[in-house]
Amino acid sequence: MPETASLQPVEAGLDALLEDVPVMPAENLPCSQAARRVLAGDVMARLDAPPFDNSAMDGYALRHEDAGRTLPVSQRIAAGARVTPLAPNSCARIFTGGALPEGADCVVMQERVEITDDGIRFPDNIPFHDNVRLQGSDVSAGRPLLDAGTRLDAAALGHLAGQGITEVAVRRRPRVALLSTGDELIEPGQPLAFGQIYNGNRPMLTHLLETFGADVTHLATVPDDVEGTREMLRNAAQQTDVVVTTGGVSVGEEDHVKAALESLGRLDLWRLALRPGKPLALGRLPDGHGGETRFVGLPGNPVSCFVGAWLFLRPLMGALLHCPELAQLPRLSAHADFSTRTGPRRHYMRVKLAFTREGIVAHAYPDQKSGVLSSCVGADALAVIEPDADIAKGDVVDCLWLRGD
Ligand SMILES: Nc1nc2c(c(=O)[nH]1)N[C@H]1C(S)=C(S)[C@@H](COP(=O)(O)OP(=O)(O)OC[C@H]3O[C@@H](n4cnc5c(N)ncnc54)[C@H](O)[C@@H]3O)O[C@H]1N2
Ligand code: MOO
Repeated sequence: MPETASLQPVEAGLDALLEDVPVMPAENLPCSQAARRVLAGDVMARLDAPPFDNSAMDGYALRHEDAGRTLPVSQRIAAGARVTPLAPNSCARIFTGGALPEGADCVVMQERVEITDDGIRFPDNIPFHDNVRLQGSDVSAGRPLLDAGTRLDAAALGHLAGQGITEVAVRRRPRVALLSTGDELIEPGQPLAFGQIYNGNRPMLTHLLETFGADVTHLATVPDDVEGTREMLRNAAQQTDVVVTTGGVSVGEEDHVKAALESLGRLDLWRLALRPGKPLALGRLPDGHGGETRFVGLPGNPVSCFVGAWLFLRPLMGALLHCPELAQLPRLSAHADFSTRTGPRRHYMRVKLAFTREGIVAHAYPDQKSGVLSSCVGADALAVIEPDADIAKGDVVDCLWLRGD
């Protein structure tokens, strides 16, 4: 059988993985703990923002018809101060954020006036509402403030606080088990014997999963035998929403993950037309309560794990959290600073991007093999090179942006 026979397209893998994914239940959280969490429902504005007409500048409030006149100052309005209606034929000293007094309709910044013995001399032609921030011009009470599915970034948290909101309903973070396979693995901190390697995939994937919104609750190293692997998969699937394994999905006698998955649950797809990550396995495990836990078996090579996480774990978290921003990686076009030929698999090359006057240039790390993690360090994007393509330097390539978080 040719090496590439029965390789499935990446899209088929994603379809199988995301089919009927349940959405996480909602939980209420104080806003102070809700950074990066995904809103479970729309949030409506309770207040107008700004809540009252106020000044955008330090200066003087007046009626715009009084442009060109010299007026006495009848009151002083600092931010937070009470105000009285503006007396006729006068102006008010006002500071940024101060409430516009009734009767005034514009503000002139202090640099544009002249202070004379008779009062403040104003320039000619002051536009109506000049330097006034009108009530409700940012947000109107009763209108949508933030949509369900929004990931709470800094501005969204500021928007909530601006409304006096202290608690929000967000999606519970999916619980993920991250199981490493491989008798050669040991944890950093232990002495390294010949033939052993440190488990680098665990912290890398833990960080990526947390960035994608997951709660990595189970970490374990699985023994290289079918029975031990079965036991660990069974237990993990009963306590989490997603089980991720690394290694053990290729064709060697020591690769037990697929067999264990098939005997416990269901293998949806195995062997994809992608490089790196060909032996990636997708499936489902019984959750012990009549439902299913999603299973993603990443190949052990570190770059296959890195790329597999961006291509499969991130959209999976997007579906579980019902978050469009997570579900799809942003795409951009760049000029390749490299040449390459692909075979029957789509190649996801790790690139650094340079934003130049002439456009975006993708620089590829010279060694793109799946064991070379240096190719991922500092990568801004994955350049997507279709199968059987011949890319010359300068050609435009499609890239998936990895820096959105
Ligand atoms: N005869 C064939 N051999 C292989 C094929 C094939 O088609 N025919 N596919 C190759 C491809 S492509 C990949 S990718 C790898 C994937 O193999 P496994 O998923 O079974 O992974 P392992 O063999 O367990 O490990 C591969 C590699 O990665 C290292 N590794 C594993 N876990 C970690 C970890 N947590 N941290 C750091 N490094 C890790 C492991 O030591 C191996 O060097 O199979 C090819 N073989
Ligand atoms: O498909 Mo593998 O990740 O190239 O070594």
